[in-house]
Amino acid sequence: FVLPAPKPSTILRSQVEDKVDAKGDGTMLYNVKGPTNTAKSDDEEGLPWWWDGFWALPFTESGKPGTELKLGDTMRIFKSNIEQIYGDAPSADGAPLAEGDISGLADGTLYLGLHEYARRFGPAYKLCFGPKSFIVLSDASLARYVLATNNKGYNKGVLAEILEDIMGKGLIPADPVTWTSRRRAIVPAFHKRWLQRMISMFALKVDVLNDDLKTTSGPVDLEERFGSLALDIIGSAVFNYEFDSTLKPSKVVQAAIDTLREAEHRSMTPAPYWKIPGAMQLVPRQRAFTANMNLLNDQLNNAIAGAFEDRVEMDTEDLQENMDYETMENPSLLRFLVDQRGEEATGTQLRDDLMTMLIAGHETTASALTWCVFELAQNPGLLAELREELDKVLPDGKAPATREQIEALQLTRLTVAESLRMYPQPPLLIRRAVDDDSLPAARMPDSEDLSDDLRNNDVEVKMQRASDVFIAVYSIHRSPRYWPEPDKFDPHRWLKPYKNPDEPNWAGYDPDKWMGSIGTLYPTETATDFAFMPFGGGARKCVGDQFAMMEATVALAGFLRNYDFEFAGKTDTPDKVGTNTGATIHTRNGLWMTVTERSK
Ligand code: HEM
Repeated sequence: FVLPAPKPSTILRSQVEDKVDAKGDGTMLYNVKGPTNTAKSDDEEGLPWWWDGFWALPFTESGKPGTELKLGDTMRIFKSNIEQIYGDAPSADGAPLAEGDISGLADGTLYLGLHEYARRFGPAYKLCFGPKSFIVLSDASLARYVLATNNKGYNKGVLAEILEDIMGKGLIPADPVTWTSRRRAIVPAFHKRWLQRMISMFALKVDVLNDDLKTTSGPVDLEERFGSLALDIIGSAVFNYEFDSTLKPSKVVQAAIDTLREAEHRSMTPAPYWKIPGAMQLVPRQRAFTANMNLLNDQLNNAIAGAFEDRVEMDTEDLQENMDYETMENPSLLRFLVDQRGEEATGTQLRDDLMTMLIAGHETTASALTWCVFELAQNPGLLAELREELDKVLPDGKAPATREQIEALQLTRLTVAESLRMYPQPPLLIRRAVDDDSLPAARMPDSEDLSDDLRNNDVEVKMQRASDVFIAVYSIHRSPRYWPEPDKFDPHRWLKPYKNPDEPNWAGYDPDKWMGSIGTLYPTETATDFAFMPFGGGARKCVGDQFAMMEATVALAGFLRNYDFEFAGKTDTPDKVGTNTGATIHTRNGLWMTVTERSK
């Protein structure tokens, strides 16, 4: 898949010095500053005769600032892209145009292609698929700006469109009004005493997996096993449902897994063909998707109806402080959301909330575990060090079951964090500008990979209304601008502060900003000034970050403490594992390993 090459005269808006009607016939010429200061370009040369007339038609008009986005806003972006690429006009957004092979789009490794582009086109560049474009940000200060500083200026864009059939008005795709009220209701449900009860549930489920592993012989696909564990845990936490997928296959489990796959398929499909009338009935995978959704919705609706029957309304603080979570039969998020006074969610809204959390909290954690084990199998020194920590904190060999134990397992937590740095889940975040916006200037690094006209020039992007944005988390997490030896799996990096004098816009990493602060189990996006943002940042930051860190720590500790493992079967060497993505980075061929009880 080859993108159109940018014309030699493609120029950045910041390079335009003035615009002159040199021939006196209305054709504007641009004088351009830059390394050679020679480029000149004719406006709209090469465009068809009807071009201007078409853009005078009312439906192509863009919306007024502050109003909702409309078709005309998207069309205006197409217009400026076409004029830039085929008409030699200066870039309306000022972002260098990326060009070249991006085969990763088709084979499921788009994030690797974007990483390569970041080396060649810098911290903010434009990726075009025909007239459709994405502004790709691979810079911590720009990520901070879009996610946190000006988070109101960006919505979930394409992602919301893709996910709305599955998650409805759940937190991830929700419109701003629904999001505000549901976020306010959901965040308190993840309180300290509930999380403590969840830790003991994690430990029980991890012990079930560990016991089952004892009885298996021959290579096991650990990615699949961690996926089952995470599904069992999230089902229990969200709506007190026992998927029991660690032990047996079932229709509901398969439906949950297939629904997740469909979400991934949709996020990787350039055109939403499922919206074409009849597609949901005619395309076999869409028919299967509807059947899966019906099955899952039945389970969720039954649980919701049951929770409403047993409803005991209470104030939020009462629910957080006076319930006996240790002995409660149903300590699920659903129970909390139904009982919470003042938050009158409908059954449909609750279904959307539960489905969103089921999907958001399943494969993300499973993938984090998979890549931990993948890296540790190649790093015996680090594994030995981890086991020293585990033997000290867990002398009886059981999975950790208290918050204190999790806190004491610092290297184990940092190993999970390092896995999320090298394999962020998801590897890119998606946004759309709701109005015109100017991004802060970002520094072009002094890199030999960049072309001469880009090197050492600041890039200033003028975001147009409706511009689609990728925040290339994978590229930022693996950038040598922020992390020494970025491709090395090294959890110890999180113990020392780091600052790069060549990066004045980046505050650096300060461990004191998270270590020892109450309730924080991992190096946060604020401690790293957005060079590491495993759970996003700003208003839309993950609500399940502490839950996920605890879950992954318990599972990793329980596994490493008890099992030896090595590459085997289909993936008997690390290079056969491969990577693939949808919503998360997963393996291409599974993570097949022989797993034996740990030699004492
Ligand atoms: C290792 C595991 C996890 C990772 C890496 C992860 C990562 C993320 C990221 C990066 C975002 C921000 C998305 C964006 O800005 O577009 C997010 C949002 C979210 N996550 Fe997680 N997540 C994990 C586990 C969980 C769990 C366990 C739950 C629920 C129990 C959960 C629920 C959510 C929800 C509801 C949102 C949307 C928040 C909002 O928009 O207000 N996540 N997650």
